[in-house]
Amino acid sequence: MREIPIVIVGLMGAGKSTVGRLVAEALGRVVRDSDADLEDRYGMTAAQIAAALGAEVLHERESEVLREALGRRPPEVIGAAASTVEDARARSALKSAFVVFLDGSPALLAERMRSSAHRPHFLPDLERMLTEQRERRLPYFQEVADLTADATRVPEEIAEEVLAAFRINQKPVR
Ligand SMILES: Nc1ncnc2c1ncn2[C@@H]1O[C@H](COP(=O)(O)OP(=O)(O)OP(=O)(O)O)[C@@H](O)[C@H]1O
Ligand SMILES: O=C(O)C1=C[C@@H](O)[C@@H](O)[C@H](O)C1
Ligand SMILES: [Mg+2]
Repeated sequence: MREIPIVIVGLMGAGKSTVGRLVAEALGRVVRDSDADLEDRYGMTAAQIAAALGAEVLHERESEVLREALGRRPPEVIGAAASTVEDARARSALKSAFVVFLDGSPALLAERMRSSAHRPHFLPDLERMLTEQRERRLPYFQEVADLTADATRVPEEIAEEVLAAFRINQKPVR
């Protein structure tokens, strides 16, 4: 199996952290998650960074922790922040990883987001916000993804699909 990082991308609520944890456990790899990295490095949560310094600074930091994580060896399983596909440097760095795009309907993701309230700034209409984000980011997700997985299934099934696709992955290392 190719020794490259696995990165889970997708909108907020897609299940990146949940699936990333399962995939990492199955492979005996370190699981890395953007939110934990931000807190370790800056001593502030994503919500605190957004409130104190603004969304632009938060997104810059989210891209930076992803790009650093991609360089770590042994390779890890990384849950990227949802914003990172909008950053050209992050998309370029993702060429060196096996990238899974977890995709689901905005209605479902909004429902999941309501159950995990750790996010900094939302429009009051979550579903509309996610619909706009999905429209804007879909070309980026498609550009970076080696696998697009249906986020509506149970996490264990998604993790199995990721592992099977990764095992046969022939992506050239760039
Ligand atoms: N496949 C799934 N089926 C049902 N519930 C799920 C699934 N994946 C995740 N969840 C639940 O949805 C919520 C969001 O999941 P998770 O935190 O993994 O998403 P995320 O993509 O990491 O979100 P964020 O971008 O906000 O970090 C959690 O409550 C989680 O338990
Ligand atoms: O636009 C987004 O998808 C995001 C915005 C910020 O809240 C970030 O903290 C979050 O990771 C993703
Ligand atoms: Mg997460």
